[in-house]
Amino acid sequence: MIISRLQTKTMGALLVVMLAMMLVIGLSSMALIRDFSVRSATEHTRTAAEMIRVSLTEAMLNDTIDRRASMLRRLAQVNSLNEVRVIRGEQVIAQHGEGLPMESPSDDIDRQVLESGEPYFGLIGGLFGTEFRATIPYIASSNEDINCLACHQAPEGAALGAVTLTASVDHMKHAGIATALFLVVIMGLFAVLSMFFMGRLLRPLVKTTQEIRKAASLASGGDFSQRVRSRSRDEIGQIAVHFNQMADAITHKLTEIRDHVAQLVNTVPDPRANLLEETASTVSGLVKVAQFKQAIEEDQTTEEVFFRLSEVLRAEFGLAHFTIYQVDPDKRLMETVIVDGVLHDAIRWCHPDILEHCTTCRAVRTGHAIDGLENRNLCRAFDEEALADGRSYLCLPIIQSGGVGSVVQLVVAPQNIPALIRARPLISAYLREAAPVLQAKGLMASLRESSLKDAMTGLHNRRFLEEYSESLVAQCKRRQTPMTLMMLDLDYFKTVNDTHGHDVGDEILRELASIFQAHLRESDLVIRYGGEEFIIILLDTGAEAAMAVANKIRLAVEAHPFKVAGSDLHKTLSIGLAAYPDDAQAFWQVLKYADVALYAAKENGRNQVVRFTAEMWPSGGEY
Ligand SMILES: Nc1nc2c(ncn2[C@@H]2O[C@H](COP(=O)(O)OP(=O)(O)OP(=O)(O)O)[C@@H](O)[C@H]2O)c(=O)[nH]1
Repeated sequence: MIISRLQTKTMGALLVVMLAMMLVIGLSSMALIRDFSVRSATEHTRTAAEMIRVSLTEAMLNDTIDRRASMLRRLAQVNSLNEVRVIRGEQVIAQHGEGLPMESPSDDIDRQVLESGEPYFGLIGGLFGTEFRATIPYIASSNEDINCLACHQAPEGAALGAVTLTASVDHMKHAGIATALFLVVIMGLFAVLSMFFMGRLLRPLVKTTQEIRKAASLASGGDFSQRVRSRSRDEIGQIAVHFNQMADAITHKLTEIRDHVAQLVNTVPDPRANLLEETASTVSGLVKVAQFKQAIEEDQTTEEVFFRLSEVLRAEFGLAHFTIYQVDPDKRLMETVIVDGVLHDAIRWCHPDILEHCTTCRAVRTGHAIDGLENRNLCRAFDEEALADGRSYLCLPIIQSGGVGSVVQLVVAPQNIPALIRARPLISAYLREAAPVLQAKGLMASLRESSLKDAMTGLHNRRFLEEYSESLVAQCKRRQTPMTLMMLDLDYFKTVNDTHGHDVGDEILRELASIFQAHLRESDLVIRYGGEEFIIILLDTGAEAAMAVANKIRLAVEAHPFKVAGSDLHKTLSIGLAAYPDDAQAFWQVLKYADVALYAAKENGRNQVVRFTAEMWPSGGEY
């Protein structure tokens, strides 16, 4: 945790500083006291050494030198010394002999002092010793109150002897340790107090930062509900206030955005949901819907739009089972456009009856979404086996021109129901965008179809021929198949109009169109070329086979009783026939030749089929 680290670091640093101070103060106070002890002991032993010298000199003068041992003991007691030992120098030994056993140098320090004439002061046992030793030489001098050289046979400045004194510095040491401990304890108390106050000072910073950290962490996940308590009026309190203001502003704006985008997909936002994630996912969904709309607007046919929609259902929503139906409300029919992602597949999830009677489909009949996710038995047309497998359905109608133009049926297994419920608003948004585009494309298609159709007979018209003639030839070339063109014209049709009126004539033309279609294949094209003149194009058919078809049509017309004013009217038909590529390579030339053949049929007495021959067309003639 970052914050507790900050706290630990600060308090730790303070503790280290305090401990260092305690150590420095403790050690330096001990060193000072030790130094003071040594100085004090030095002075003390110097004084004692001087007193001993004076006492020894007096004893020598008073001739009581023999009692020097007891005198030295008393002096030691008076001066609180542990040991007093006087040692003789070489000159004194040479003059007065070795003296007492204790008066010989006992260690190197004694000898060194006698030799150098320099005093020695030091603690016995090194730095932590509790005894102080001083070995001070007695130097022969004639300049002092008492002239040493008067009695001693020694040169000026020679070390006559030395005195070794040891004094206890234990009490000083204890005093030093006690002082150091006292200072350390005081410092310790100071450290505790400092840390206590530092902790109190840090607490608002730590608490505020902890709360900001928690709020920021929640906010990064989209939860902006956390606020920070303002504990003081200083900068830390201000940070809390500003943070809360920022969180308020973000929450307010995001809620506004979320509500707006929720309106766009017709949903009620869930106040418990993660604000940021919910908004971001809806916005990205809407962006995809907008891209989808742009794409389908540029698509050419309704089929392309449906296929794109199917891709969205599969890729965006992970749906594997669905059907897109197209409805023909005029004929009360509906057909499958896409089934489970496959174009023009057989009906799978509903009873086939709905195709013949579109109102059997509940979505078509009501124009409402049929929610089988909530109530699986809502629609009787849904496949019973699928129901038994636990599958559910959601059928969404697409409203075009005020009616149901298409239906999108989504089929899911029980475990996928919650995901579909969540995805439903966005799927509906896709369908809402698709609806006007489908409507426009459908309208365009029907407009285009009607512009290529003859309104009276429902056959293709001359414009259709003009548009598709080139592609028909290209198709034959590609497949290397022939194509035969027939030109058909009723014989003496004028008399029908003249005798029975134009309406009767129209009716006869309509019936004629039906006779043609009844005797032709789906792939054959019937065109009302103008007036009572028709063209039939037989694809992949040569002239010979076409002659048979033409005669069949001619005989059918001849045999057909047209009902006119309660009685039967019989009419005949003349047909001219020319073939591609045998007669000509260009479509319009073949057509012209068929027209020439028709003329020949009329000339030859009508009610016959005439195949074009080269003789009918003078060489070099224009078509
Ligand atoms: N009722 C009706 N008559 C039409 C239509 N289009 C053309 N006609 C008539 O069809 C007749 C064609 O007559 P003609 O071309 O002179 O020849 P015909 O009487 O059919 O005689 P032949 O073709 O020589 O056998 C004309 O009277 C046109 O008015 C139409 O849409 N409806």
